[in-house]
Amino acid sequence: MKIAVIGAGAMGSIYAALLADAGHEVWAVDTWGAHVDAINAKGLRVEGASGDRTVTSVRATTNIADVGVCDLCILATKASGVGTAAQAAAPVIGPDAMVLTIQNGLGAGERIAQHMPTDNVLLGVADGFGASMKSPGHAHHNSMKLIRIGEMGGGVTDRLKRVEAVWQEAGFNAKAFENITQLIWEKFLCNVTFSAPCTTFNVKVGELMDHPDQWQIAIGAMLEAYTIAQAKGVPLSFDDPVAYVTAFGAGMPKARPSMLLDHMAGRVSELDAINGIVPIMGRELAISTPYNNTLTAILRQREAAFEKKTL
Ligand SMILES: NC(=O)C1=CN([C@@H]2O[C@H](COP(=O)(O)OP(=O)(O)OC[C@H]3O[C@@H](n4cnc5c(N)ncnc54)[C@H](OP(=O)(O)O)[C@@H]3O)[C@@H](O)[C@H]2O)C=CC1
Ligand SMILES: CC(C)(CO)C(=O)C(=O)O
Repeated sequence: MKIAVIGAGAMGSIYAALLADAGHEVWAVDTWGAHVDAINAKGLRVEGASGDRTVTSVRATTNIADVGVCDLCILATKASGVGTAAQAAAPVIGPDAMVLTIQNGLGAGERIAQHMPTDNVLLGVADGFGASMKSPGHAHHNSMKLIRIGEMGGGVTDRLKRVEAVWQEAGFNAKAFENITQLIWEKFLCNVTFSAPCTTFNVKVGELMDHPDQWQIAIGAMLEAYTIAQAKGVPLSFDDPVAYVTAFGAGMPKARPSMLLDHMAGRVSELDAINGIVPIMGRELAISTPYNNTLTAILRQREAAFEKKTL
């Protein structure tokens, strides 16, 4: 299969290396020139839970026009980059090609829909990777729990099973699900609980949970999102959302959410797709969201300062 990974950062590099190692023709497309040059010069090194491999068969480019038509196009940018990536990807998406987009937060499918038809789009959720870039051409990941994928419109189709098999054969614990929207929302509730609260207070997941005032704010933010999920009729696999996010957080006490890592590095985060989207949905449904309004306002102000520094 010919595969393009658009956004070959921390997660995209893992996808590209393992899929290429399984024998697929893989192109890594990224805006980071030094990373692309390093992959082409020395191969793509991925180290951590999947072992330590340097894959020399991945071809990398900053110019998507180099790639040609593909069978599978994986969008692995941050949430804010998905629309631009989908727009750029149009020339590589063959007539029977599938597009798989894997981001945290809500709205990836809608962002893609602004640029192309979505009848061949699959949505994914990545859980438990703890991935980061060590240097150009070199990614690391602490774990490798699960990749969940599903049709945007729901249902288990033959093409979804084919894509699931491609990931499984490459060594991922990948699973196709009938209702990916439910899983995206379940991960979203965890992200709302930990992302902005840990970033605001500059604490790890376990530290947030151990601090009664901070944890009460995190739970307050999550319950606003949960109320919205109920109003929208999103099915969830649990009745007790507090127990659900508590069990999730208890499994990763030492983790720093990627939003906090972005802020530590002076980078704009995925705030708009996580805590920042809660007030927007709340306004549409007349549900008040004071916790997320406050957390989002604080972090937006910090991000405006990062943006000024890079101008
Ligand atoms: N890291 C992790 O452990 C996990 C991440 N996720 C989710 O996966 C997604 C990706 O995260 P992650 O890999 O960490 O992010 P990274 O920032 O490491 O990687 C994204 C890459 O995409 C590049 N990019 C942005 N726009 C384009 C474009 N139009 N064309 C080509 N390349 C582009 C970025 O370049 P530049 O920096 O120049 O913009 C960057 O190199 C996020 O939604 C994240 O929340 C989910 C689970 C775990
Ligand atoms: C740890 C968690 C759940 C926090 O939102 C995460 O997925 C992230 O790092 O963004």
